[in-house]
Amino acid sequence: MEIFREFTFEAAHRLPHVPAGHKCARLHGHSYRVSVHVNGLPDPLLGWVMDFGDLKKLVAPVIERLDHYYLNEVEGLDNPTSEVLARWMWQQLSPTLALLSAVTVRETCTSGATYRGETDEHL
Ligand SMILES: Nc1nc2c(c(=O)[nH]1)N=C([C@H](O)[C@H](O)COP(=O)(O)OP(=O)(O)OP(=O)(O)O)CN2
Ligand SMILES: [Zn+2]
Repeated sequence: MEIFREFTFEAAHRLPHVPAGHKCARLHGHSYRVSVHVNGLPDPLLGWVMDFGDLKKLVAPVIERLDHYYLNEVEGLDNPTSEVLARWMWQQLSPTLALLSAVTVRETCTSGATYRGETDEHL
């Protein structure tokens, strides 16, 4: 069964490789929403895959590295698209979260990216 927990952070960014005149080349900000998904078997006694509280404890320090920062200045985020951010979050979390199954990053109410640990991407 897959469970998830949602997190939010505010941050500024710009996209350095978009074509000249693209609006995202300009410095701007988003209220980001992140969903962290964990897949596993529910414990038969506790009835849960893992405690949401424990999930929060693992993810919160990573969110703190992004909240109210200029993302382009964070190591590994010089081109902070949703895709790059979702993969970066996965890389930060997977060493301590063995059951991690997906990370979704939403920049706006309508746009975002989901990373599931694929190895064939070129970011
Ligand atoms: N595949 C991606 N496309 C875009 C990304 C991205 O990370 N991955 N990022 C951006 C910009 O960050 C932009 O701020 C967000 O774009 P958009 O969804 O177009 O946001 P708007 O709120 O401006 O959308 P409207 O509905 O057109 O107002 C761009 N593309
Ligand atoms: Zn943006």
